[in-house]
Amino acid sequence: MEIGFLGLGIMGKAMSMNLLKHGFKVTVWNRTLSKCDELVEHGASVCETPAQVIKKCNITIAVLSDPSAALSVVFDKDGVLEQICEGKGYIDMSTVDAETSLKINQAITGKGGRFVEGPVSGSKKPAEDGQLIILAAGDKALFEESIPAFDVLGKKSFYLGEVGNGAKMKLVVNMVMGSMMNAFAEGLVLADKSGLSADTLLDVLDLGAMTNPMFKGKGPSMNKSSYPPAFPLKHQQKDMRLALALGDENAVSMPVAAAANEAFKKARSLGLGDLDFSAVIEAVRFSKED
Ligand SMILES: NC(=O)C1=CN([C@@H]2O[C@H](COP(=O)(O)OP(=O)(O)OC[C@H]3O[C@@H](n4cnc5c(N)ncnc54)[C@H](OP(=O)(O)O)[C@@H]3O)[C@@H](O)[C@H]2O)C=CC1
Ligand SMILES: O=CCCC(=O)O
Repeated sequence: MEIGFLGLGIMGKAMSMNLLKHGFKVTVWNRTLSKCDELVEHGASVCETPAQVIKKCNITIAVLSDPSAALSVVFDKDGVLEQICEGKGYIDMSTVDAETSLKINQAITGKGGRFVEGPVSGSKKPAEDGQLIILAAGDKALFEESIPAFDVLGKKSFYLGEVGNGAKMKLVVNMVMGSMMNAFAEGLVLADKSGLSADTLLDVLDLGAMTNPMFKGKGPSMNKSSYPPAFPLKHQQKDMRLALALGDENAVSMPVAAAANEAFKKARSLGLGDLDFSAVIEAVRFSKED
């Protein structure tokens, strides 16, 4: 099976590498073309534009930073729309809002193509290990045809119905995650500032009802002020912003998420946007020292 792949950031690189390892033929494109080199060393082909990838492959996956990148790759010159046609499938696994997904769906299907949105839960390591959770919606036949690839990329693929539902589910999940990360960061700082061991707090949390892989995985490095980017903070803030907009549309009051969004914005203003989202703890430390 030949798969096109647009976007070789943290997630796209790991996901396309995984497809190659499992015997898929993969043709890649990335805005910064030099990032394709490592994939080419592992057997991928490369194209110079998204349109060329679409022309070559029947199914193309995109993993791009945000709504503006997702739209640009489809609608701009040399973009997806120039070559999409009857029978071709386009799967956007970026985290975007439902409105962006619906716009892309309309444009792709308007030219006879098929569209699935498939944002993923799980970060760099699950992407490397093929352990993502895929939140797909849209063209059911394309979803089913893509299952061999989804089975390599993820441990479970949900089919959620009409386009927009995948985007919404992903935003709800990341809204919960971003809020939890903030409560966790405040707890670690509070333990430390009040004379407790923040490492002992990790052990206590891990033995009780709040144990979870995120606290376990990120806590030790947060206590060492180390934030190698797995999930960049700027993307988590984008997801909080989009989730809050979804809350606005549905008149759902979300004061906890709104406060978490402010903390991520504060962290961005401190220049931490490219670090892992756990670096939000620095915004808590900063405010405690004000
Ligand atoms: N990292 C994670 O843990 C997870 C991330 N996600 C989501 O997946 C998506 C990708 O995340 P991640 O890989 O971490 O992000 P990165 O920032 O590592 O990569 C972003 C990718 O988008 C490309 N890009 C950005 N702007 C444009 C543009 N205007 N036109 C074309 N390409 C563009 C970048 O190209 P270039 O190299 O040229 O900059 C790069 O390939 C995001 O939507 C994120 O929210 C979802 C689950 C987990
Ligand atoms: O969107 C990013 C999600 C990161 C994760 O699920 O660990």
